[in-house]
Amino acid sequence: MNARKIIVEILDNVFYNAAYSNIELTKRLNRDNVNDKDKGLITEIVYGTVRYKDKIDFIIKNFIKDVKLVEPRILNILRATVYQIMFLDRVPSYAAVNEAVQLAKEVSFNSSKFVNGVLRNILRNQDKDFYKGLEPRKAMAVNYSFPNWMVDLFINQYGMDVAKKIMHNLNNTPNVTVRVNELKGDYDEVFTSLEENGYDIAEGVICPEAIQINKGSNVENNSLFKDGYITVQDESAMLIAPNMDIEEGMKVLDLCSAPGGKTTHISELLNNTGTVIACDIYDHKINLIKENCDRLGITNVEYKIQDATQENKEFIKFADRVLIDVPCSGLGIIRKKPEIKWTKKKEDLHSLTKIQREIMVNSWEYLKDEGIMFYSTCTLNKHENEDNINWFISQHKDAIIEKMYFGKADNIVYNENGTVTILPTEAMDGFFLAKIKKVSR
Ligand SMILES: C[S@@+](CC[C@H](N)C(=O)[O-])C[C@H]1O[C@@H](n2cnc3c(N)ncnc32)[C@H](O)[C@@H]1O
Repeated sequence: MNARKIIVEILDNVFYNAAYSNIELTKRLNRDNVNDKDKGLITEIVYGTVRYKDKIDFIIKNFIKDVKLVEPRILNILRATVYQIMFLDRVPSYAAVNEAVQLAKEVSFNSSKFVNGVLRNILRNQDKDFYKGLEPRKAMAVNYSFPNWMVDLFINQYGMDVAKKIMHNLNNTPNVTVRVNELKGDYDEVFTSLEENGYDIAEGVICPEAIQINKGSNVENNSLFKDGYITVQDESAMLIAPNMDIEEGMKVLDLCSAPGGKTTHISELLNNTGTVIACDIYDHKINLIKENCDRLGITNVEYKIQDATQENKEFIKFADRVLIDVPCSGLGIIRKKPEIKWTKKKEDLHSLTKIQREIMVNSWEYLKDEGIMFYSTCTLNKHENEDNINWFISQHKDAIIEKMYFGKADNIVYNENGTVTILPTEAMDGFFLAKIKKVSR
């Protein structure tokens, strides 16, 4: 199928049917038998268009009386083409416009005339200053293409300079990083095998088990992945398991486990000893954890469908370690899931904080004395991070925050209360980590 048609169909699903761009891309690129060159182009245009939707719409609005009256499919044809005109050097603008007009013809002849008119007008005015006269925060929101409330949140919580850096880096194209499974292979051997398989790779920036894939085909189709030598995981997420002070034979509870990235890392560090109970609220997601464990040769995991906000009496004082990688607003992983910009609403934040606190309170009961609860999120919203931990510590006299140290790096923030925030970079997602020890008082 024509690459531009696939792009527009994916955008229709992401913008109008609440689909996730990464899942939709994987589904379509595998189903439609797309060649490697087109795979790259489709991925770039889909992510770019989702990432810059508001900026693109702002430009389009200069040339159309009322965007709301434009047929949804036609609007996405325009968005994907404006992305190519404004952001992509590798596609000649006239070729992108011609493709758009052909696609619009499938909707109607009038639509194709409309698309042709609008796009040629945009081409003639490419160098216009579209943001002239805009109030500075609004200009920033349009320019970085973030909703106003997220811009305000970043500025209020981090200050102007860091907020700009955060938004800039969240607009980066994400890299792929893999974690070597030491149960099956040695780091150097896996590194060499990936190179022999034609991948352009480098060592991770911070984690010793990480390998960055700079260039190469989808690593999940490679036998090293299929045979369980590697797991795709961001380096920020790789920091968690090694900092839980895991010792062989321990009992570990992972209360928000799916798809199992951190569960499997914990099992690898346990060397398949002890027990990890991997819980998640969704039945279908438990299967994802199982698939990953089977692929990686992990044998010490038990699975449980469970809502972590509800207390489970069976678990009281059961665990040496509890991991709560709680559901969160996901503002740190916008590089990988750009639609979060448009789907997440400010109103969602309050209810998330409530759920996170309920999960913390329950998991504390499941911990043995001297045990460690590890709290993590992939968001940068301080209410879900530092504020939650401060609240928890104020309520629990037997809880102390243990400091962590990952070396000195511009994007690693050691917070005053002992927690750590990882700011997003070209190589890492935004993340938050807190290590809390249960002491007898
Ligand atoms: C951030 S993801 C976890 C990622 C996982 N730890 C990993 O490393 O692959 C959060 C998970 O929490 C699950 N979840 C959401 N609400 C939950 C609840 N009330 N109880 C248990 N799990 C929940 C979601 O289904 C999701 O899989």
